[in-house]
Formats: sequence, C-alpha cells, structure tokens
Amino acid sequence: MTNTKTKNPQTLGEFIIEKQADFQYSSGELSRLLSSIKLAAKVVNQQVNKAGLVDIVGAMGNHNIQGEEQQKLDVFANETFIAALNNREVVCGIASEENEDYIKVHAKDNVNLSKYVVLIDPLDGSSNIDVNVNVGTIFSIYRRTSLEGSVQAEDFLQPGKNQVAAGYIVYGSSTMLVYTTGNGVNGFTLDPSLGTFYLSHPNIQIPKNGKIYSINEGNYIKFPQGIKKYIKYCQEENEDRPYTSRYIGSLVADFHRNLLKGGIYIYPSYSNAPKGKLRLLYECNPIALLTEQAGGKASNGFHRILDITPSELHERTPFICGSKEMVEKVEYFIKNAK
Ligand SMILES: O=P(O)(O)OC[C@H]1O[C@](O)(COP(=O)(O)O)[C@@H](O)[C@@H]1O
Ligand SMILES: [Mg+2]
Ligand SMILES: [Mg+2]
Repeated sequence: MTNTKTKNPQTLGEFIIEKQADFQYSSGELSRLLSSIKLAAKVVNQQVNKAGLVDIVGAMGNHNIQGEEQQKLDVFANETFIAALNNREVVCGIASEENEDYIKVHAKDNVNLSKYVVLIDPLDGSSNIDVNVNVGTIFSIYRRTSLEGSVQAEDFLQPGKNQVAAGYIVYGSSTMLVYTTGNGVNGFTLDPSLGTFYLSHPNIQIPKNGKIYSINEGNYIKFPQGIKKYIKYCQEENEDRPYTSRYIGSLVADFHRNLLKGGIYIYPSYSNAPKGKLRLLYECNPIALLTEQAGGKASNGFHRILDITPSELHERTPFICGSKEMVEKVEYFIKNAK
C-alpha cells in the first residue's frame, strides 16, 4: 500500500471510534450501526465488481412500491443491508426504497432497546447496473422521536434536519464511503486488496461556485419555466459560461463529482411528475445533509429540503443541490419565472 497519499491513513473503523468521543453520552450504538453499514457495503461492492460474471444483472421480473422494475442487484443490496442491520440489532426499524412499509427489527430477547432507525436506497442508479456505470447506496439515520413502545411511523417521518448521520457509498472505479454525523463530511476509499476503507478525503468542502450542471435535459420541454431559463443561462456564452453538462443518471455518482469539483444537480418537477422523481426520505434528505455539511445548499426551489416534514415514507420532491451560488441562481430563476 506504498502508493497511498499518507503513510498510514486512518481506517474507517478507527475514525468511527475516534469520532464517537465527539458525543458526550455516546453508547457506541451509532458506531456499531455505522460498522454494519460498512460491512454491507463491502459485500455489495464485491457483487457489483463482478456483476457481469454472476447472476446479479437483469430484472427480477417484479415491480417495487415505486412501480419500477426491480433489478436483481436492487434486491441483493436490499437484503444485504437489512441483514447486516438486523443481525447486529443496532436499529429498531428500517425503511427502504424496495419495501412498501418499514420493517420492525425484533431483538432476540424481544426487547429492542435500540434508539435508531435507518432509511436506505440500497441501490441507487439502477438504470446503470447492467452497463458498468457507477451506482451507489444511500443511507439516513435518525434517533427515535420517543423510546416508548416499539418503533412507529413517526420515527421515520422526521424532517431531514433531525438526521444524526447520513452518507452514501459509490461503487465506481474505486469504491468510496462518504458520510457525516453533523461535524463535517469525510470520504473513505476501499483498498480492495485489504478490504479496508481508508480516510482519503478528510473534511470535504464543496466549492461555493462551479461550472458543471447535471440534469436530464431529455425532459427539457416538460420542465417548469424557471428551470428552462436556468439551463439556457448555463449554455450562454458569457463570463465563465457556458458551463459543462454532465449527467450520469446515478444521483450518488453525479452528486459525488459535483461535491468534489463544484457543480449543481437538479431533478425538478415536470409536467408528468409534479413532485419530481427523487424520494425525500432516503435520497434527498441524506444528500441534502451532506451538501450543507460541506458548505453547499439543497432545496426544492422554494424551501430548504431539510426543513420539509414528510407525510409519507416514499414521498417525492423536486431536488436541487450543490454549490451554494449555483443553487441560489436556480432559486432566483424559479421565483422570478413568468
Ligand atoms: O433516468 P432519469 O429519469 O434521469 O433518473 C435518474 C435518477 O433516478 C435515479 O436512478 C433514482 O434512483 P434509483 O435508481 O435508486 O431508483 C437516480 O439515481 C438518478 O439520478
Ligand atoms: Mg435512488
Ligand atoms: Mg434505488
């Protein structure tokens, strides 16, 4: 491992334990939860890396609650993360893009005293699975609203600003886990030869402004006026424009690039999807927390994503996130659109 940036970068495991000290009354429960996510990420990574060789590509032949055709890797990733969290009894409830309702985690002695719930998008960028393009996993963690009785829907339907931790794994040319517990954003790269995540991107800060915009322009004619105006603004010959259009079609991969280089990701509402496509609880809230923790901004065009109080597990929202000045420009165009 002689070619790493620093001689002995910290491992993710060491970092999790070290950061535990930031929380005065910590019981180590959150650390064990994050370690379960780390374990499941490695298992999924192994399958993603050999996707063409194992029976993990293609559709399952059924549809999930979103009405989307479930891919085999969606199901494998979902089962892997749920098993890792279940087996260690580090959560009392799990909600997933692939499950209609939340799952109650029953402890062996039937008394699940865990105070955390997790929401996951087990495989993000499903349309890219079979074509060897970056995909990811997104997770969001909350403390229960009350420890009375067993887990309730309210424990999941909390505004994003209540998250105690959030992050994603991007399975790409290298596999990275990027997360926050509310004290900045840190990125860890997996050394596949050792199966260990090492701190490779400490304290990530997104540039205040950028030159990359990520939006599916194939829907252009269906976009609201403000969004159309912003796309034209990005394409104008002026000052530091035109910007560069980059759209991978995996939220995690598009966001990861923009986080490191500066840029904006937009999935707006459009004529046949008035609430947009992305899911508030396990896609937009965790990415919004990471964005703000890295110095960026995330909104639905009018409101801060993290202030939205959800009413349904799988509710969708228009989503704009990235470099602060770019998001403010889009909001300006949306609010002033005629
Ligand atoms: O193909 P479209 O409509 O541009 O949508 C792409 C977006 O949908 C998603 O694939 C939705 O996520 P899932 O793959 O988890 O369903 C995002 O990752 C991506 O940004
Ligand atoms: Mg997704
Ligand atoms: Mg998904």
